[in-house]
Amino acid sequence: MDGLQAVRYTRGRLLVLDQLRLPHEYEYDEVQTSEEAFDAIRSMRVRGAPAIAIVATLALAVELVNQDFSSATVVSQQDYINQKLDYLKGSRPTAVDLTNAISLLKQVIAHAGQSSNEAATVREAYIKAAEKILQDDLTTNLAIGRYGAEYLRRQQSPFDIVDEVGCFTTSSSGEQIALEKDDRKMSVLTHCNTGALATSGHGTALGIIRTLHNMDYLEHAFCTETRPYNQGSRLTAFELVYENIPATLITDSMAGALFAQRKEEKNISAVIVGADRVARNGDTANKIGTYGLAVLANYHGIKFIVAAPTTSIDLETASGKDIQIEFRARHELTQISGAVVEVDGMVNTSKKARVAIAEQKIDVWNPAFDVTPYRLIDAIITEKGEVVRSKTGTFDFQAIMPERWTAQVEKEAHERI
Ligand SMILES: CSC[C@@H](O)[C@@H](O)C(=O)COP(=O)(O)O
Repeated sequence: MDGLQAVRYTRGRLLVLDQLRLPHEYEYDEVQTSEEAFDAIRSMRVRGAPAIAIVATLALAVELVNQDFSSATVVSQQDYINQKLDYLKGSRPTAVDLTNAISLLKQVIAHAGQSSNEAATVREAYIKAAEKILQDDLTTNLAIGRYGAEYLRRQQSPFDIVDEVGCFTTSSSGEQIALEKDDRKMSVLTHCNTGALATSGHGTALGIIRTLHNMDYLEHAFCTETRPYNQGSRLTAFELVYENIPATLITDSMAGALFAQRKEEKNISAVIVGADRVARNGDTANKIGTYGLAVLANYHGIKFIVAAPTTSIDLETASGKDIQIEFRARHELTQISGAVVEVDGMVNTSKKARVAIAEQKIDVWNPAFDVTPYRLIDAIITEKGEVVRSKTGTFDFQAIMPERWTAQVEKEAHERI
């Protein structure tokens, strides 16, 4: 097996790792149509905001390569693509990466149709733009990893990380105080899965952890189990073990005790999570349990960091209260699936079962995501750098995404007329 990859793509062929079978089996399914991609996303065989966008948009690219569109006109080809994109958008509602990708792709094909009267030009423009989304995601993740690691390092020791000389700060009485350099390695906690399996590679929050490890700044990574779907224990634990990153799994309910009992000993410096949708003020929707971790981190004086590509930022949504949260099936809480482990620890994947772990008639409340208010977030790390809270207290994304910001302001001004 090469590096972990949620998708394997060559033009005309898309393979998607079935994440429901991890960590017991590592198998790819071929996805040939938009309908198959919709099903893979809805059933969570592929999940994670960037990976959802990548699979949905590339599946349509595969369809455009392999199906016969020889009689299509520019307009019928554009209609076909727009309808499929609208359909794919309904696969899962909370993550915004797919919505942002769809807006971009619709613009691309509209533009292609203006400059040519060949349907093939529209198809080619779509395919190239969808492939670029895949390529750009990896570059984005590597940048997030670097910015995040450097940000955390600066929080611990406010020196330029290559500066050996030291620096000073000014006390309230105007006195210059030498700051001590703190070279301790740091430990962090992460939630859900935001790694190579949720993206095109490297990952966002888990990408920062990977980069901290590669830079030799990481002492230890803690990952939560992430009930009810166990993306932490099934996927993040799998990635951490695969990468030989020193790591420990905890249940979600152990985070408070971990911070209270082991913060000093392990130098636990940050909770780092991903995002499904960041509203314009910085409120962040992410896997259920994120909000609780933010409250705990704030109580314990631990930095709370969101790692999010700009494709996860939704300028159209003013605050978290406007974010649609997905609710999922009751059996995700009341049953669990896995493989049988023999006494010697060998996993027998031929013996798989869904096991009831709760009274089957109990009422269930199962939101897949929660919203962390911006006040609890110290920094949002994007591929354009870190964003910290502005003087008004909210996050201001204008500097890192000026074009999208201006377009949104103009759109709102137009709507007011
Ligand atoms: C880089 S992935 C960011 C988020 O999508 C991730 O933290 C998350 O909440 C995933 O939820 P999931 O329900 O597994 O799709």
